[in-house]
Amino acid sequence: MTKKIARSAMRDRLTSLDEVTYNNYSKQIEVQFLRHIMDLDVSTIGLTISHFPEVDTWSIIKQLWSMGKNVVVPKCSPSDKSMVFYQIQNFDQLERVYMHLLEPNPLKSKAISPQEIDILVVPGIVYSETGYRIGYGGGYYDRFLTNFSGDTISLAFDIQVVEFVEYDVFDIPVGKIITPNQTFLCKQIRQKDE
Ligand SMILES: Nc1nc2c(c(=O)[nH]1)N(C=O)[C@@H](CNc1ccc(C(=O)N[C@@H](CCC(=O)O)C(=O)O)cc1)CN2
Ligand SMILES: Nc1ncnc2c1ncn2[C@@H]1O[C@H](COP(=O)(O)OP(=O)(O)OP(=O)(O)O)[C@@H](O)[C@H]1O
Repeated sequence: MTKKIARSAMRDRLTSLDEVTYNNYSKQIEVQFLRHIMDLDVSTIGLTISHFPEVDTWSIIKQLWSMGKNVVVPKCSPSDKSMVFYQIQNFDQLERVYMHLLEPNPLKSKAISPQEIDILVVPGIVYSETGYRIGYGGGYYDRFLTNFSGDTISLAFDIQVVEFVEYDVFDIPVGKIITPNQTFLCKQIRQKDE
């Protein structure tokens, strides 16, 4: 199955999640993720602003603020497919730029460098247990990850983690995946597979 087909098939499955299930699963992921953040003692966390049916990050971000963490979110540059992360302290610093995506308004927020991000939550639609990922198709994260040396983690519903994901030479797998039911230590799974 090509990336495109896998992406659109999973999107269909996800959009059919009912609201109660979506909210319950998102909450379970949030609890696991925040526990993980507390264990790691990190200060700056990169996330995206979710849009249904992506795992809800709005509530996670509010919790991170209340824990005193720095929250940074990406602004995309479609011309060269690059991203710059900006620190936000509230949701009023966001603006709708294209499609349904919300981005930080650079006039209202401060840009930070990739080196300042301790842990990056990488969005995606389909994942393998080894951490390979099919995203929106922009290649934004694939490019960003080539210059990123911090920890990476993805938040996903269980159905998003599948047996096999087609990947290319430029794909960089994530370190961990948290689902409502389990945490995949992708790095270790990859080493075991080798
Ligand atoms: N919630 C959320 N935010 C996110 C992502 C995500 O997966 N989820 N991204 C994850 O990467 C980045 C945005 N990724 C994107 C990937 C593809 C296109 C896209 O298909 N664009 C159209 C037209 C864009 C334009 O108007 O120029 C295209 O390329 O045809 C847009 C954004 C950053 N923000
Ligand atoms: N490191 C890179 N340098 C240059 N081009 C890249 C790089 N990574 C990916 N691309 C290009 O970006 C496009 C999208 O890649 P792909 O389909 O893997 O996106 P994706 O993983 O779904 O998106 P994202 O990384 O934004 O979540 C492809 O055409 C690919 O050639």
